[in-house]
Amino acid sequence: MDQIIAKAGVLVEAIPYIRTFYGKTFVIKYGGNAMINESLKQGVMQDIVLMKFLGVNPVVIHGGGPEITQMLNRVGKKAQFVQGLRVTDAETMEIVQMVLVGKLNKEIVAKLNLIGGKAVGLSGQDANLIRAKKTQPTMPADFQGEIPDVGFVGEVTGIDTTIIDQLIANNYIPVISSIGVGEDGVSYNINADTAAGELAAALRAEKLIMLTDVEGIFENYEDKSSLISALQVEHAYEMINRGQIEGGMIPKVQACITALNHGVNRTHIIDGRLMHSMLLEILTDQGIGTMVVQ
Ligand SMILES: Nc1ncnc2c1ncn2[C@@H]1O[C@H](COP(=O)(O)OP(=O)(O)O)[C@@H](O)[C@H]1O
Ligand SMILES: CC(=O)N[C@@H](CCC(=O)OP(=O)(O)O)C(=O)O
Repeated sequence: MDQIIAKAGVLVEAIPYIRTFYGKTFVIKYGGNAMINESLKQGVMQDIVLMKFLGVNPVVIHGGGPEITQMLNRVGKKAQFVQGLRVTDAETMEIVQMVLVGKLNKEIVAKLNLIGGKAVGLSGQDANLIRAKKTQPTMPADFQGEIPDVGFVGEVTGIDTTIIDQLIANNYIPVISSIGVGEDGVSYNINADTAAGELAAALRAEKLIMLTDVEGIFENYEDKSSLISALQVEHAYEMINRGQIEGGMIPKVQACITALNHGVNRTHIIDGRLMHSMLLEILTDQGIGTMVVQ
């Protein structure tokens, strides 16, 4: 009996959160390293659909870096990165589209729909949702020589939220691949964290949630007791400059900063390997992972 009452207690604890978030938009970045197994994927999908049924408007933007690399290996191409950006020649761009738009986007949409969501898959090209131009990697201050050409890698120049607004208004869950379209109609490969930050900013979302493969941001990555629960933007910059935040975590933190600068209320980096981490973050008093704050 006590156990059943405890279950009801969990629901009651959620009331103030549901009331606060009702009708608000959450941008959820679902990354390749958090897509590690079927039961976890299923957990993430359940969280998203439950959120929708509770009145939140989830907008999903996904990556899939590890799957792109696997597919490149299968066709005998070696993945190459410069400052975290995948060097993307024309053939790689085709594979990026095949994996992100053709495979992963459809998989996520199918899983959401199977459990009762009304998900619609889009790439940044659809309805000119994500406009982009060719970008260059940002090299370290002490770098000398010519900046390497990373090919069809794009930076976001604008986001047209019309299609997303319409889908939300009609109760759909938009699921977006991080591909952008240039003025010339050319497709660009955009880092999914960067695209998520820009999307949350353009939608003036209530929250940006980045699911990843660590508990959050550690003050010292080697010391697993040094998890930071609230990270100030200023301290985040210091940590990046000192090399305490590095690699794939840099674009995540930058995405949070972009979102915060454009009025997004809360940005979170949480562990996608933890079952129902999103629900724990949103609907309980505990809060998990790292919240990046102004
Ligand atoms: N200070 C830090 N705290 C936590 N993770 C960090 C930190 N600095 C770098 N990282 C790295 O960032 C990684 C997450 O980025 P990434 O692998 O690109 O994730 P995803 O595929 O989910 O987008 C972590 O696995 C970790 O290796
Ligand atoms: C330019 C660039 O690097 N694009 C990324 C896009 C996918 C991505 O960001 O996936 P994750 O979120 O799983 O890392 C790539 O090609 O891997």
